[in-house]
Amino acid sequence: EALSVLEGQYVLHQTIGSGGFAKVKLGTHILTGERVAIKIMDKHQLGHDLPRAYLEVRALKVLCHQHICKLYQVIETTNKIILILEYCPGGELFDYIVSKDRLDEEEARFFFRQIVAAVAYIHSQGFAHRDLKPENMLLDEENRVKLIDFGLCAQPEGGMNCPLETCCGSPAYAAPELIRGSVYLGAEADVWSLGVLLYALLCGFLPFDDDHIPSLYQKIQIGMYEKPNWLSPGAVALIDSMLQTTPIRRITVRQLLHHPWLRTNPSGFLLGPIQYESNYQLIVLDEEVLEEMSLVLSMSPTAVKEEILHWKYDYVTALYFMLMHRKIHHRPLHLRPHS
Ligand SMILES: COc1cccc(Nc2ncc(-c3ccc(C(=O)NCC(=O)Nc4ccccc4)cc3)c(OCC3CCNCC3)n2)c1
Repeated sequence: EALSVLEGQYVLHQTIGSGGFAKVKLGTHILTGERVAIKIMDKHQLGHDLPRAYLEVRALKVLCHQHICKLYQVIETTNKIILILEYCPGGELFDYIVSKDRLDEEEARFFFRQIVAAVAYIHSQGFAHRDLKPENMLLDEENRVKLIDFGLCAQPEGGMNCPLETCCGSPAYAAPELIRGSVYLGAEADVWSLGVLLYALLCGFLPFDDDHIPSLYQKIQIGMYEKPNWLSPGAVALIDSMLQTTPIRRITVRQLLHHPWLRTNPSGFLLGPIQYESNYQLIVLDEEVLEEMSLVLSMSPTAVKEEILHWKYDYVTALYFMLMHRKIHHRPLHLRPHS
């Protein structure tokens, strides 16, 4: 019956991703015509990992940020958990880097500032990401970064002694302490992954790489990596401060917000520190969107406002966020059949 609820509100198109326990399909929201990503998880396949899926939904409801892929709606039935998520037409940052071989410092800084803002926000909400890599960074229609946590493998079922490559794709972004399986702080491990990511943006290849996993682990523990001559001294200093094998010597995300390399603009001026607060307004609702919704739902604006503020992540929440998304991207709101 999940699909029937789905079919009433969304049209399902091709699969755009599948990993572990989830399959992601491209979808269209019938009422607005907006594109969405529909993540379908099978409860039986999840098995004892089912609680992790509920944790992810709880996390996503809290994580409302301009650089995190937005959750619009949750549809749960006996066998399925279905997430209706923001669709990013630009695809993966990974493919963007590959298409350009490597990015110059200005473009790398443009993306990296957004990624640091998203990670600082996630940490400020009490979460750690644990799987930061370019495959989990998508681009919207204005080439802005949207962070996702696609793998559902933040805490693989076997704790950390499950070999990473079986559940987490490539461990190339994993911190030494995480690989060692010793107790680690998610925030510190995220900073290491950000260092690997910045290196990949600026170089087009990984700092630690080896087809033989144990050799890769060895290289990560040692923490030595090539510094190509095109890297500026500022970039090398920043990467060095993130790729410290001893977690306590590693730069923190809060220090990253003020780092000089991240605040330099092309003409050498100092940019402001990175703003990581969310732009989302969940208390004061957008009047224009409310107006549109009261017409479409044929409810009074007050009744619509009441309904929205319960944030039930049902079709009302979805409609509000999708009309907001339309407004942010300067597309007309009107849903009414052209009068
Ligand atoms: C145009 O060509 C293309 C080509 C490729 C993609 C697109 N677009 C496109 N838009 C949206 C998605 C998507 C969004 C969210 C989630 C998700 O799982 N959220 C949950 C989530 O983010 N939790 C969370 C976040 C932060 C902290 C804690 C928890 C899953 C998928 C997508 O997926 C496709 C996959 C394919 C494999 N690599 C990863 C993306 N693809 C477009």
